[in-house]
Amino acid sequence: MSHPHISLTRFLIEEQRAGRVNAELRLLVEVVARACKTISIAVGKGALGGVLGEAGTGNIQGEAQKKLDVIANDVLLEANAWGGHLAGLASEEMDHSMPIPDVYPRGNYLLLFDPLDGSSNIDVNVSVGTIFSVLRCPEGVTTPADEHYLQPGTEQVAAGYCVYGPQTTLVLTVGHGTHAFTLDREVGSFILTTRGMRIPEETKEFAVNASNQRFWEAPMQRYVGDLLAGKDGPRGKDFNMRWIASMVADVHRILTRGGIFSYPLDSKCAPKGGKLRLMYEANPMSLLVEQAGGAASTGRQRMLEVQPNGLHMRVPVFLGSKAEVEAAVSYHRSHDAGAA
Ligand SMILES: O=P(O)(O)OC[C@H]1O[C@](O)(COP(=O)(O)O)[C@@H](O)[C@@H]1O
Ligand SMILES: [Mg+2]
Ligand SMILES: [Mg+2]
Repeated sequence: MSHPHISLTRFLIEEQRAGRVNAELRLLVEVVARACKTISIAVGKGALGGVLGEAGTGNIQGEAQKKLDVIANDVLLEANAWGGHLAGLASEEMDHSMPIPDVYPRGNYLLLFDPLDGSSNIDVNVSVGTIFSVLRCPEGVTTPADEHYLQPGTEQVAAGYCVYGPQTTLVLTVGHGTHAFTLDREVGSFILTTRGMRIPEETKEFAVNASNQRFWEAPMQRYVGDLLAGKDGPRGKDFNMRWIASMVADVHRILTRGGIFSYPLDSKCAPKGGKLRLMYEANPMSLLVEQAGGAASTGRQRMLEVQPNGLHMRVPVFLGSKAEVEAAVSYHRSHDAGAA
């Protein structure tokens, strides 16, 4: 094995010794990681475990829930309810946040999660994942409600995702870099495989659902038009495209080798403010990307400075290689300034 055997537990203890996390946050991250292991096993079973297909229920997003959306949500609820590190939690699959019942030991953190990201790929054996974000519970609040979660992404004390693909990989930040841990299925523990992921500033790879092109705003049309024009166009270089339609998998590729991921505003999702959700998709991914030297924006504002106005608020998303995100933003800025 090429990597020194640093388990997630040992890594977090070292972070605690260095004063970068406290014991409570360390144990919270461990609980979430353990839940991801359980979800990874369920995902891995697929049809054999009867976990594919529709659950027959819907969520506040107006989406039909998949069985694995519900299973993953239940695993995270169960694992975190009695963990003792939380004051409350919120999920893509639950209308409102849930304060930890006072029969359980309570903690000082708020956990938000997308229990199963990439739901449209579950039944076709393509990578899916879990995304999470951790905030502090405001001082003096013992029974947190939805409004206590409405903190900008800069307030996150930890963020991560776990991608369930050929490998199960947990990617984590506690505010000091972004690090990847691969699940050693024989041992059953996450092992540090990349310390300090870095996203190249420049890239030749973009990810967008191009089937939405006719619904995009003018600056987005021009931005992608110039990417597709390649080296003979204003960008002077050829670009390649990828779209897995699982945000976790697309972002993992970008954290690994660079690129830009975007889910822009389009006339279909504009009434909702966008497609992807700020609190448990865009914000955690943006913190991971920024901690790896990348950038994240709505196209018009740094993502982590967006003031949330609801638990399930949606936003346009541009994230990845710094220079490329800045390029995408500049198309929107010059358009808004009437210069283009
Ligand atoms: O179906 P589209 O338009 O390609 O959208 C794909 C996007 O939607 C998502 O699946 C939304 O997340 P959920 O699966 O958690 O609802 C993202 O993972 C992905 O980036
Ligand atoms: Mg999602
Ligand atoms: Mg989801």
